[in-house]
Amino acid sequence: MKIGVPKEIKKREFRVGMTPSSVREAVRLGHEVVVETNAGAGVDLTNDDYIEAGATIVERAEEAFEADLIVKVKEPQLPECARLTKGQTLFTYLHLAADKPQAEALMASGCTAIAYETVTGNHGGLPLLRPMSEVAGRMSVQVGAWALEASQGGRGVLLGGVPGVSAANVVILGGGVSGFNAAQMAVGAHADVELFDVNLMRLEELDALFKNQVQTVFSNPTAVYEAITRADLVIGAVLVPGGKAPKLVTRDMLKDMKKGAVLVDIAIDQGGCFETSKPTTHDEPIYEVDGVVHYCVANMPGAVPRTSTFALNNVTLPHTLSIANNGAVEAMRRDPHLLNGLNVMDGKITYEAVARDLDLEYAPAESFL
Ligand SMILES: NC(=O)C1=CN([C@@H]2O[C@H](COP(=O)(O)OP(=O)(O)OC[C@H]3O[C@@H](n4cnc5c(N)ncnc54)[C@H](O)[C@@H]3O)[C@@H](O)[C@H]2O)C=CC1
Ligand SMILES: CC(=O)C(=O)O
Ligand SMILES: [Mg+2]
Repeated sequence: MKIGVPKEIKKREFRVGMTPSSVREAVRLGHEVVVETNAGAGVDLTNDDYIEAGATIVERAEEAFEADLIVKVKEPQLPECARLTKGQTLFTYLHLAADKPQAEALMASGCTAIAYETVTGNHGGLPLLRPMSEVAGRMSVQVGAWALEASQGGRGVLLGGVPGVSAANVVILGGGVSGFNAAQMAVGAHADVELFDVNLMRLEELDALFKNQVQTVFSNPTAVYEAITRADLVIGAVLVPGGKAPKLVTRDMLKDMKKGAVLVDIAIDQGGCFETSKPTTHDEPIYEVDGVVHYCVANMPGAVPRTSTFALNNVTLPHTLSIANNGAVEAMRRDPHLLNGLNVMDGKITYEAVARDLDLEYAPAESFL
């Protein structure tokens, strides 16, 4: 099969869909890989590295998009969607529930689109989302600390305080992968940390892991309201797989928060869990509403692209190879976890939560096998 690896075009996105070692594996199995020139330049992977691994370098994105299987990182931007056609498979993050224009463009293309973020795993969870949630969770505390600086419009508090002055209060909404990683970093910074979830079993695990370093709290609207009014930094890390994020903090609540408090909305790629969130970029990551600083970058791991590219390839490569070896339909027939990644096929939305949240017709993924 011919595999195409375009250069990412989203603002300040330096990750690349396949590393040279991933390319080498695909070539060893008899596949042809075309890589757009300088696709890996942002992570110091040169054209020569790819050529040495067996890839062909192409000058234009269109040529990488002519392949049978396109392997990317970020959701396709509209000009990229326009390049896709029936018979092609796209394997990347999609986050469709928050992006109707993209969903409609992928439907119109006729392509088969498999979303990293809904592929499941033998041990539960979302293994192709996991490494990027680890990165974003860890980053959320460092960007939150930066946004709390007075020069960014923040409250001017240091996460850990100093002897004689209290630490900052950090509230983390969602105790899954990103929330857990955020809590690890916040505890490491000596902040005062509260971690919310609606899954009691998960709260029990977190309580056992963190012991008295973190307060675990069952998430309900009253508890969340009370917590955010005390908080210096609130990190939104909730997820309903495939679906739109629930809005846990309304605009009305902001007036009761501390002036200069910071909201970091990791869940922005699924629409965000704060009513006042809107996607931002690494160029202009923050804005203020009612005295509260918002950080809503939808591709946080793009800021640490080397860590992120390698972490992502570790988990995507087995599926990339299975699709290349078997064709997308047979690969999904063999692996129900990969089938769970199918979001669009033959012009239909095949993931129920996406169809529901975008009010589009739903056709079960199984019906395409
Ligand atoms: N902005 C960015 O660059 C990135 C964003 N993400 C996004 O971060 C979000 C979280 O991802 P993960 O941590 O991997 O998800 P996860 O599934 O591991 O954890 C989500 C947690 O939220 C909890 N939850 C659901 N509803 C809740 C509610 N109402 N109150 C409190 N907790 C609730 C769930 O029980 C679960 O424990 C996703 O939207 C993901 O796409 C991930 C990586 C990068
Ligand atoms: C998960 C995601 O959206 C990202 O890594 O950019
Ligand atoms: Mg406390």
